[in-house]
Amino acid sequence: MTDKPVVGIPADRRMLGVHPFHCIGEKYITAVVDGADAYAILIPSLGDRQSLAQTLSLVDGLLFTGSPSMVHPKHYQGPTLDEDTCLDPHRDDTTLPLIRQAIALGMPVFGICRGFQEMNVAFGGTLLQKIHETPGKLDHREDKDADLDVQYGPAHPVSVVAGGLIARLTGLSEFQVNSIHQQGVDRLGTGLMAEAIAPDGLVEAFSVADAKHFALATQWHPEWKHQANPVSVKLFAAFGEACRTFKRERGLTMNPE
Ligand SMILES: N[C@@H](CCC(=O)NCCCC(=O)O)C(=O)O
Repeated sequence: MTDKPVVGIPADRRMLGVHPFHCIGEKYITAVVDGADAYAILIPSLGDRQSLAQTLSLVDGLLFTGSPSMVHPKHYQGPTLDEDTCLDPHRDDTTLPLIRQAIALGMPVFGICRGFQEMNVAFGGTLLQKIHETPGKLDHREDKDADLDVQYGPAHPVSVVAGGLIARLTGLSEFQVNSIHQQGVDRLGTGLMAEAIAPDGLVEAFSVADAKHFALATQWHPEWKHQANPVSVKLFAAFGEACRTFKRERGLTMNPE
């Protein structure tokens, strides 16, 4: 199929040596191409220097990736982070308005890890900044010295919320997920519905309750070796199908027969 839906992936802005680059992890790109059967394009994180409306006119869906950077606490009235915290204000200034505008358009959206966190903030939610220092919570960070297959391997179960999108797509009530994050949902944003919960009560996935099409975010990483994980296969397939539907519906609206 040459006329695949186009999925935009906003980039991280990172310094490589003395120069700033806009970059995306390859595993997200291949999950869009192979898992969603879509055409992936990078969206530079230039904030309002490029029209977000024009950006949205170029894509049929959006994927918000993980990143070592944290959402700036000013966006959720959170406490100041440690001085050495990795931030990416350029990404924040691009993704937060993009999320809101995309959902308002009915565009399919899939958020992963940092993307999950920025979707929560975009809808007025707040974040726990150091889950591992929060009483009653597990340590959700990865062992950075372990092999990647261990870091992105099963870390804890999640309980699936009955009647939600993940329950409908998978037919499961519980499954194992990986865990590579220090921050997480404190208060869920307005209009967001919990989809999966960790043993310590942390929200690990949510959907946008009144979204016209697929609008899901997971704290875990379904893109990791997605074709070997039955849950990931279903999530990316559903995302891709929603992008195809959105593309078709938008085409009909713009070119009524
Ligand atoms: N920085 C946030 C989000 C963590 C996250 O996205 N981790 C994945 C980074 C690498 C990858 O893309 O797989 C936090 O620490 O909570």
